[in-house]
Amino acid sequence: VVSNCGGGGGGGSGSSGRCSSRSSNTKMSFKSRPDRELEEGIAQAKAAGVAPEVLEKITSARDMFQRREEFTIEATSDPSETLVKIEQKTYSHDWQGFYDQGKIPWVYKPVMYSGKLEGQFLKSLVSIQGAKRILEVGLFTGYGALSMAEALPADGELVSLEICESLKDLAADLAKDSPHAKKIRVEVGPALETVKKMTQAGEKFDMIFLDGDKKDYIDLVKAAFDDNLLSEGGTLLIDNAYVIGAAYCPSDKNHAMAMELLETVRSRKHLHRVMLPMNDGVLMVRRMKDVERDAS
Ligand SMILES: C[S@@+](CC[C@H](N)C(=O)[O-])C[C@H]1O[C@@H](n2cnc3c(N)ncnc32)[C@H](O)[C@@H]1O
Repeated sequence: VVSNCGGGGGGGSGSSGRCSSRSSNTKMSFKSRPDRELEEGIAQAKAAGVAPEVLEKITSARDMFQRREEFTIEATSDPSETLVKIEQKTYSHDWQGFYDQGKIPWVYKPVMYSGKLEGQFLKSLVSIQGAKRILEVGLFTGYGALSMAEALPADGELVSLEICESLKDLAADLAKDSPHAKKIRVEVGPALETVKKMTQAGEKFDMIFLDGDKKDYIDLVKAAFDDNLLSEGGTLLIDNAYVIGAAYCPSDKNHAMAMELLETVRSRKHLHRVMLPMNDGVLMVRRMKDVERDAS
């Protein structure tokens, strides 16, 4: 059954106070499509004067969703001091000023950074993978890059591809107090062009994290698995695989794009995939032979 995926207005984050306690150290403004839909439903139910017990039930459901998210973040290991600083600066930075100076193509939003849950997930995965070389597409303020670099060995390297020169400088400044910052190298330019040069040069990465322009994703998946930019045994992570909810909302204008991305992976039968419902969806892809072993 296809649910109503319309709506989408902002919606406040207010709550009845029963089950809510925003920590200051969480990614605050990411609102999923179901969250926003529920907020709208509550507003409409109030306006329509529904029975108090009905309003109480749906408000309670909204609060539980919020509390579950907060609990998930609180239960996760705290990020390093430098990551906390990057998070704070990501929120306090004058993005409008950056845009006015022509340093970024539009007014970037702080919620573009990966945040505590995804950052610690990435860090943990780098350690499980035993990765030595990581490719990130999309640096922004460097939160994801430093999260991953913290789990790299001293001679490991994370290469981050970023189209805006100004962000290379900003991220370097924000990460400078961390001893792990030296493991991060930023390549400025359109990611597809840099990746083309990398595949031609036979470069390999143990982990690839796609978090840049969504339009590039299909070509980047092909580069990873058809051109073997991803090492044997490596892991590809695709952020925003829900494409802001479009993947599970068939009426969304970006639904076809989200499905085409999934199909690019799904049609390659030698690939194993797990869709993680974290933030805007993280699709984890590995070669089947690295996941499923022989029985004999
Ligand atoms: C969602 S943010 C990345 C967040 C970051 N990975 C993190 O974990 O905090 C996306 C970034 O991709 C960059 N970007 C957009 N298009 C790009 C392209 N074609 N090539 C390289 N970088 C690009 C943007 O400038 C932006 O900084």
